[in-house]
Amino acid sequence: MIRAWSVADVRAAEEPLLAAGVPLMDRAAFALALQVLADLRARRRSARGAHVVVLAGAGNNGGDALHAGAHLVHRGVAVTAVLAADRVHEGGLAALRSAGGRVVDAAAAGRAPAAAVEAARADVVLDGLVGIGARGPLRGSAAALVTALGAAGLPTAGTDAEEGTPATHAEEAQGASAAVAREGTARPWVVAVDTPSGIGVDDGTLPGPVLHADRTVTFGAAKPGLLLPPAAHVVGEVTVVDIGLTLPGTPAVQRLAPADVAARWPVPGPQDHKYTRGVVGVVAGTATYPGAAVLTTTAAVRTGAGMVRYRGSDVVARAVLAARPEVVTAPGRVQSWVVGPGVPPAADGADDGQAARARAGLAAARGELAGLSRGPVPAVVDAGGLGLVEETCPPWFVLTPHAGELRTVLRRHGEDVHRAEIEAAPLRWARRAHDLTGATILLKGAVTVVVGTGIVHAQADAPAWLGTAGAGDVLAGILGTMLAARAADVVADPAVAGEVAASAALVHGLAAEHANPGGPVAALDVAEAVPGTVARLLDLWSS
Ligand SMILES: NC(=O)C1=CN([C@@H]2O[C@H](COP(=O)(O)OP(=O)(O)OC[C@H]3O[C@@H](n4cnc5c(N)ncnc54)[C@H](OP(=O)(O)O)[C@@H]3O)[C@@H](O)[C@H]2O)[C@@H](O)CC1
Ligand SMILES: Nc1ncnc2c1ncn2[C@@H]1O[C@H](COP(=O)(O)OP(=O)(O)O)[C@@H](O)[C@H]1O
Ligand SMILES: [K+]
Repeated sequence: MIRAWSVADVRAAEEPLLAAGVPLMDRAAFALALQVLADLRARRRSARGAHVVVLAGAGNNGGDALHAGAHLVHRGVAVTAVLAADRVHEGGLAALRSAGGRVVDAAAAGRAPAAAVEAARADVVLDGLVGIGARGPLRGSAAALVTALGAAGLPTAGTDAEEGTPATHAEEAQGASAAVAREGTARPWVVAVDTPSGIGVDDGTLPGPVLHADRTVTFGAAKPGLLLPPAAHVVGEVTVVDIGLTLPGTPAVQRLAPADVAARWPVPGPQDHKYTRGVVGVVAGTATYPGAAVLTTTAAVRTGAGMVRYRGSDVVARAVLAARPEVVTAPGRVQSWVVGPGVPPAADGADDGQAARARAGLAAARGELAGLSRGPVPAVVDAGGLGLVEETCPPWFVLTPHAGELRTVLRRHGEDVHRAEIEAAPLRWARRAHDLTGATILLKGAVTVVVGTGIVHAQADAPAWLGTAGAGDVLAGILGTMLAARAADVVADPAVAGEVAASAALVHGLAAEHANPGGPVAALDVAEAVPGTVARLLDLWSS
């Protein structure tokens, strides 16, 4: 599991140590230098003779980078510090100078392109422009430098949110681009110091230009922005360095690892039978779109449900039974409901009466239909089901929208937001939807964000090949089975719903990878890969 703490928590943990004179920066810089040496050795056999460019901003983040640069000089690395501020960390600069490092001033207007061209030819670029002290989009010389580095061929992300960025920056950038294109050299390995400079450290946003890292060496603990989208896409491999901080018990964001999911998997024992293992009720698909029902029920069966009851229309039930003869269509007890995959919005008349059945399933999950349930049980609400839920939901209802569907949910509650705004700040909008609806929100994407009453989760387990029609129906089935197996826990402690939802996203993502490593997958292939994925998880846990 990777756990990430907020800037405020990290600062609070640093405070007493700094007051006691603990040399946190020395610890951070030394570990950073060791990691860069290891990366250099991995990339070019020897670190000796390599060229590292340190981008140094005004704060302690630049101090870390400069001190690390000094250590690298002592190991035979040629280090150039590019200063992006009039004043930088004095101790760090002095250490680098006395070690024999070169210093280039890029703070003045017009200096960024030449510095960027030099950086683009280095073996490693250390990004120490700004860390947890970042406020808003990167600005001034730091922004100019990142923009010029982008033009010089290094990957960058985010928009230049600064209104009226001087035209000279663009012209300078073009100059840098041409210079590097002539060289045709491989681009440097980019190591971000603590965070890629200029990300929203607590919320994972990309408010302005950011240099895309291949590795982020982060100090004391991971920060939320390293796990949350869209910033999570520019951090590369995250290496957490222990500098001796004592952090609060509860992190701000966490990412489950396979072992975490395996440890809590409900492996059946000798006393178990199909009803103790969990019955999943499904209302999905229509005569026009029966596929969603097949995918959802298949995934639920393949994840190890005790039983799957299909409670939709007869015509869809025939398609479901043809694909999965294990499915039962008779009414009876259910420990979790999956409502909505492939069901059109309520306003659409061509739903074969599925909307009414979906509402019945939701009422049963609330514990309101004595014939269908013996009390409240968890529910997965997907696609068309999102328009059928009541305005407020219990937290054991897990809503599983993608960004476009979340927009519809938010608009129903009076939030006039566009899909692009949700994609730019997924945590913010998933949290808003949770606050407005009361439900646990699983916001799908390349990084899936789960916000409920407990810790926020951000799972990044899936290959991009998973972005294919029907993949969401499969996730709904997997999650339905996982909720049914822990139904009593989920209702008793709603925070468990978020953890189970994140676990389902992990299983879904790994199943997509296992279905065809490195290549395309179809939704049904993903569902079929789930049993093998679960077996691998359990094997990993027991070994
Ligand atoms: N405390 C310690 O001993 C330890 C700290 N550690 C390290 O220190 C880092 C935190 O250091 P920090 O607090 O100095 O903040 P930092 O990230 O360098 O940024 C502040 C500077 O950036 C500037 N700036 C702000 N926003 C900006 C923007 N958008 N665009 C451009 N510039 C911007 C801001 O300028 P100002 O706004 O004040 O004008 C100010 O000069 C942390 O990430 C870790 O690496 C570790 O070594 C462990 C021990
Ligand atoms: N680029 C991507 N990388 C990894 N996973 C992705 C990517 N794009 C989409 N996904 C995943 O694929 C699934 C798509 O679900 P959804 O959009 O509901 O599709 P459908 O409605 O067709 O079933 C989600 O689980 C989502 O997290
Ligand atoms: K940084």
